[in-house]
Amino acid sequence: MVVILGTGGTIAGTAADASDNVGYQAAQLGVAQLIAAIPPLARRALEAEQVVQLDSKDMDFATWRLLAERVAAHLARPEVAGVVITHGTDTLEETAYFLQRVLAPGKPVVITAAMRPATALQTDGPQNLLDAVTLAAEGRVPGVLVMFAGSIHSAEQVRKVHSYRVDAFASADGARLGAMEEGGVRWFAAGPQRGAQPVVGLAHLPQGDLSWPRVQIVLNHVGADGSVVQALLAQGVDGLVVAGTGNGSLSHALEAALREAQQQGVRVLRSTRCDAGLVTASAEALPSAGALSPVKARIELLLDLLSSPVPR
Ligand SMILES: NC(=O)CC[C@H](N)C(=O)O
Repeated sequence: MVVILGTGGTIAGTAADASDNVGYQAAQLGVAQLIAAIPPLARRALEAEQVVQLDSKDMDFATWRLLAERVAAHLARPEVAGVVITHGTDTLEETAYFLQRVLAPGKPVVITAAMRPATALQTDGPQNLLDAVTLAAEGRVPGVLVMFAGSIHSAEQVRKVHSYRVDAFASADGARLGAMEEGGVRWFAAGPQRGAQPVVGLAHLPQGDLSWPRVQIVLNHVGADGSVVQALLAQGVDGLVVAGTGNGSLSHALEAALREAQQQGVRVLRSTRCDAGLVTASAEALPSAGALSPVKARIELLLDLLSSPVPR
């Protein structure tokens, strides 16, 4: 059996006019309504639960914790082959990476979404949801996977790469794990999922939004002078991810400000604003986030701070 957890997003969105692909309200239809609109799902063994109903731009820590708890509870049931989550596309890659690092699930947890509302002439949600259920039921590759527009991505590599196109997701460096073709899964590689053990167990996730570590992202760019870092230090911050240029390079002023933050006990991680590629680690430079995107490096830093907090 597959359990579908609804969280909202465009896949549950509706517009007044079928030709309107952008002027819609996200998170309007319940997960049971999404399932009812897909006739082939009537033949599948399914259970559905509405966890929240939101636009994923507003995803927050408390919802992440609740979602992780619901996923874990369903995965622990022997009759459940896998879990599907319907989500908004905007922060889908963050939720995917968070769940992978917190649960490191031994069964598939497949996240899917849509770029067009349920009312659109060419809505993509129903096919994506059907494919996600098929992938979760197959159960061959465990871990958090993203099923979108016929492609299967790992939580670690997936990124939203287009703001409008229906085929809006890609794996960094082009390495998608597989494809769904007419209900058949074709695996290209059983891609490595980061860590078989969760970095931080569910019980260690803070209850309220405010007790999570404060981790912010700053950017290197022409004229980056470090004033954003100074402002964050003045306000209070536990961790900083910098999205550097190229191979994680930083202007003199930004690097100096980040080293000052480090001196003050703020944990710093250096990623790249490039769409793909590794930040080379070196003894002299600030710590590298490897090939993680800035938003995923932020999750890594959040979880690192939860597992070994800096005294405030
Ligand atoms: N295509 C989408 O899902 C984006 C809609 C919305 N902003 C969300 O992320 O929930």
